[in-house]
Amino acid sequence: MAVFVADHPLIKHKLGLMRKHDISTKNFRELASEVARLLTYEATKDLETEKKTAQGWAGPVEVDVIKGKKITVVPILRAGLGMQDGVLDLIPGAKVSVVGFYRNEETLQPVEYYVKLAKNISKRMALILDPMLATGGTLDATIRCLKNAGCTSIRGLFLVAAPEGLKRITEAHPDVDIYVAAVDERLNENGYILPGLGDAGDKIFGTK
Ligand SMILES: O=P(O)(O)OC[C@H]1O[C@H](OP(=O)(O)OP(=O)(O)O)[C@H](O)[C@@H]1O
Ligand SMILES: O=c1cc[nH]c(=O)[nH]1
Ligand SMILES: [Mg+2]
Repeated sequence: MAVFVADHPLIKHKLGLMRKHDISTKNFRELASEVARLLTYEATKDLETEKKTAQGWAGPVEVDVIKGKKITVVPILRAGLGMQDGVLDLIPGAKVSVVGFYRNEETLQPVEYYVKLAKNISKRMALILDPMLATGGTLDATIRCLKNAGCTSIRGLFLVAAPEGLKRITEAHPDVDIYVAAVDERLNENGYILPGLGDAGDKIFGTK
């Protein structure tokens, strides 16, 4: 598994703004989408292209087109929806596969409540979206769900990850690539990332 930690100044700056304790729902939502857009740029850098001939204004012209697997974007409900618009800005034709998990607050185990995957998922590259990778339980369950459906090409985009969660996913799924804006220090006793962003779902949906 490759872990790509973004070092682009725009990503760092925007993530810094998201860490402020008094950020508004509007600003948090906008920044989540903007950082997701920038992470998408990084996560698609190695997509293969092939040459095709197009009819240009002055006659035939050779152009590059993306080759290979089509993409399905996989937002993990709820918080992953906050990244979806930014990703679809760059990949507007992607199908969306929605996966719903919430984390039991006491056991920290993921509880599945919704799955609706794109057709022919075995022929697609899956781009999982979730702002937070904490213990890794939710991501592990999502990856297993995609693999059970036949998906063989999986990448994940996250705003903040904890070292504990990254280690768990690296060991369990060496075939999955992770793109993250920042790797923070650790988890607290309630499984929240420090310094982190707090509860990303609540901040995106304004439920706190
Ligand atoms: O790595 P883990 O320890 O599994 O934790 C991460 C998960 O927790 C949060 O979701 P939450 O359960 O708060 O649901 P929400 O998106 O509905 O707020 C977050 O968005 C991840 O999905
Ligand atoms: O820090 C965390 C951990 C899990 N879920 C969140 O929203 N934030
Ligand atoms: Mg939440």
